[in-house]
Amino acid sequence: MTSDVKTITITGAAGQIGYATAFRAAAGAIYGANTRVRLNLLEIPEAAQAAAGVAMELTDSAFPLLSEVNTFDDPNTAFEGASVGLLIGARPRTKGMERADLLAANGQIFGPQGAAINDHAADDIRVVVVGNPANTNALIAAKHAPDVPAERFTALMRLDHNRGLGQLATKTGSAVNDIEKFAVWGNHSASQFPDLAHTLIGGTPALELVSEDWYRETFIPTVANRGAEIIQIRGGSSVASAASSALDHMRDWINGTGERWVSMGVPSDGSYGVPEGLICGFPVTCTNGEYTIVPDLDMSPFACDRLDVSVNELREEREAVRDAGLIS
Ligand SMILES: NC(=O)C1=CN([C@@H]2O[C@H](COP(=O)(O)OP(=O)(O)OC[C@H]3O[C@@H](n4cnc5c(N)ncnc54)[C@H](O)[C@@H]3O)[C@@H](O)[C@H]2O)C=CC1
Ligand SMILES: O=C([O-])CC(=O)C(=O)O
Repeated sequence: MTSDVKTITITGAAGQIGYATAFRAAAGAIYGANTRVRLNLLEIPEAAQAAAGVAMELTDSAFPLLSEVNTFDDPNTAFEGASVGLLIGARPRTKGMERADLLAANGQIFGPQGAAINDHAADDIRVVVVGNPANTNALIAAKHAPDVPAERFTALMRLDHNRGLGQLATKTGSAVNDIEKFAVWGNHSASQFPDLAHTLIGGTPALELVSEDWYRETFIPTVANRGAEIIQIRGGSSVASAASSALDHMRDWINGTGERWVSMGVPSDGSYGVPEGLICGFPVTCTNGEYTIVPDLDMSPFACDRLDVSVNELREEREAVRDAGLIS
């Protein structure tokens, strides 16, 4: 057991994904079995009482690794000393709301949270944004944290990645662990590009095991629209799978992936022609607490076209939040 206690701040902690995330984070899903954690739960004042109830349940679970749990309705205190920020709380889209309205409403949340992270978080802060539109919310938060390296702000693409693994394993009758080099590029939206061009299953190229037609006409739209499909079938948006993926994202970033690829929404360094700074899904590997975009992949004209569509959407989102004065 290390003597260090790591602080994990969860926003929207009384919401559905926050609730599902908190208990696994308390059980060691991010740092592992040798690190004690402090959970800081941030909610809006209207949900403060519900957050207090979540904190009571966490205490009642007697997690050996949980050193303390605190609730807050002010981001400045919630992010004090935080090494991990799970930014889940967001304004959901309501009837009649345009995408631009959603971006503007969420800018009011992620700007102040970015500023609070800038002023109060620990030097090793790492942030994953789950609240939608996740990529652009992460960009807004990063822009309000000029003293934190921009690469510490990331967006959740791991749910899309895990959805792709699940579909491919089911289709080919293989184990998820036998699948390597799968990636989801672009935005966490229906424009995303789940890419099988480099994927191996038990060492065999995936595209020798499934048809090009299934890949293009079934796999890509199924993965890209899975969120909407879950809403339709389950009667509510993905919760436990989103929580599980957010924890996967942070665990792998901190503890490393070896040679295994995972998908993360990270600020582009210009790789693959994605404009610098846009927070875009890429295949990455993680070592020593840092991720690296997988370099030098061959991109077919089909892959370039798919990536362009999603990157253009990210660009438009960035313009929309610029026009709304949320970033400069
Ligand atoms: N990136 C991804 O893969 C996925 C993202 N999502 C997104 O995750 C977000 C959360 O989803 P759910 O937990 O199901 O929603 P929810 O509505 O159950 O919970 C959201 C919680 O956030 C809180 N909240 C709102 N503003 C806040 C603020 N400024 N500070 C702290 N807390 C705040 C609300 O009070 C609420 O308790 C949504 O934006 C959803 O669209 C959902 C699934 C997958
Ligand atoms: O689509 C939604 O509203 C929730 C989401 O991001 C997902 O499930 O991928």
